Amino acid sequence: MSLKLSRCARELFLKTSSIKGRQHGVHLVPHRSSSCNLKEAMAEQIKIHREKVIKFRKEHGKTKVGEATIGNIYGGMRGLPALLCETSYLDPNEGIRFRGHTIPETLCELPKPECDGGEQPYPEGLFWLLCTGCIPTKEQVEFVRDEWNCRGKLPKHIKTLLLNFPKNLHPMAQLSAALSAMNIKSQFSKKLNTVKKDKLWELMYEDCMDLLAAITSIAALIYTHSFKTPIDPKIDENLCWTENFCHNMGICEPEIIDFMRLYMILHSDHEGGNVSAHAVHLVGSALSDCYLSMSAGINGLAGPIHGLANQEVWRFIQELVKKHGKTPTDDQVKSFCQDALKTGVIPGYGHAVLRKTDPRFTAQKEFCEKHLKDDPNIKIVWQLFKIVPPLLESLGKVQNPWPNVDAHSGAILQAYCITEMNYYTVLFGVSRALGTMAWIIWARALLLPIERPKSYTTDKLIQMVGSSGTCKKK
Ligand SMILES: CC(=O)SCCNC(=O)CCNC(=O)[C@H](O)C(C)(C)COP(=O)(O)OP(=O)(O)OC[C@H]1O[C@@H](n2cnc3c(N)ncnc32)[C@H](O)[C@@H]1OP(=O)(O)O
Ligand SMILES: O=C([O-])CC(=O)C(=O)O
Repeated sequence: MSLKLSRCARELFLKTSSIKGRQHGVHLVPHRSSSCNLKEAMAEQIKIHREKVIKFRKEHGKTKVGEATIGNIYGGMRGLPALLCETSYLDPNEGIRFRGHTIPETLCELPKPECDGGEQPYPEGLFWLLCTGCIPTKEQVEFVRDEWNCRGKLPKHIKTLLLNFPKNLHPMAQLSAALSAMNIKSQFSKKLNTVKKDKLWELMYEDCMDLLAAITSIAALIYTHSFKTPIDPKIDENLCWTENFCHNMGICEPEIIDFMRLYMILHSDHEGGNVSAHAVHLVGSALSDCYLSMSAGINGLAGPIHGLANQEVWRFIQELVKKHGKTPTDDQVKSFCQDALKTGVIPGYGHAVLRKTDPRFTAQKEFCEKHLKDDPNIKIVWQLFKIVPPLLESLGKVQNPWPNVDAHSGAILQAYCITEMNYYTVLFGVSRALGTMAWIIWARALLLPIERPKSYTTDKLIQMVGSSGTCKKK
């Protein structure tokens, strides 16, 4: 969805926010805090940004940025400019920018491990960027790591809950339930009516930091309980968030941990309108705490045409290999895809907003070109990349025939011996918590109200449009 500001709105926007123009969209140059404490750095940003928003809304509260059509209403609000999200912006051709930074820029600019040969940046640094708009220093990344390490102990009842689930309960259902049950910890819901509205974000910040600290241990326990022998999650304060997560899953190889850092960054945020982010934001707007809101987001992410598509992609590749072997010919791949199209979609292809190859797909491909280029499943992913787009284009109805983020990840996880495909979307969910938690803190900081768009019945719309085809005012 591309938000077109009217000329004067854009000029004002440019004047009120010190802006550096970029090829697509705009890139704010934020105030850079010297504090290593994330909450203090956010408090500085929030003060500045609140003033900007108040001024902007006062001067342009009635400026139009688009119009709702009957097509928007029936079409899943596709293209309707209706939401605010400060943490990231999605350009249909360029892909996501995290606080103005493209994927390649983000991967290049964020602090990386200095030892163990790690090439991928710390997700802790991405969280700092999403929360503050600034690339963090090494010390600021360490602050986030230390905070998460000291907050990460799982409550006993969460372990009991997870260990009592049937092993075949889908891991996404387990994650959603465990997050909801974490709400016993929420300071936000306990103290909601005791603090001034403009301080609510501080309670939300504390809860979100606790959630992010615990979600990796929850996800690791889901993995070991469902598929291995349960490991009681432990936090080693000398390790980073991703290392602790992987170790608790029983994974210690540095190359896999490095890929996990990349995975956690790539899946974190995709502006505000995708199902999972929007669900978190919507539920949060009713002043539900972050645990209940994140649980709602996880339920949305578990849908097969949203986050679960990565599981579906792996199922698709497995069926292809079962039918045509490990090295299918291009003709075999094509006819397999044509058959699949008779009854469903090709998972991992298409997008509601993107119109080019997803840069998150490209980042994973580049990682594989370096580390996994001879893996037979990775080769099939690349073969599909060659064959599927023209096939989808030939249908004449698919808006975007190119691969999305989900087209690649399953084959990489398989190569790294994480073979349980039902688990894949849990990894996505852990990553998505980074973006949605950053935004839910900001949503409370900006005092955003309860979300409540207007709905209509078809008869009411017919009456409003009238015989002339133009909307009559009631
Ligand atoms: C993290 C993420 O959520 S990324 C997306 C992950 N999902 C997938 O990979 C599942 C496969 N892709 C899809 O189902 C779709 O492309 C979506 C859900 C992602 C986007 O949906 P839309 O915005 O409605 O796509 P679009 O406007 O292009 O759809 C037009 C038509 O093309 C079809 N189409 C779109 N993508 C595909 C595909 N990959 N394979 C076959 N047909 C497709 C749609 O089903 C629709 O058909 P219809 O008119 O007969 O109902
Ligand atoms: O933006 C979307 O609608 C889906 C998506 O790619 C994501 O949420 O990562």
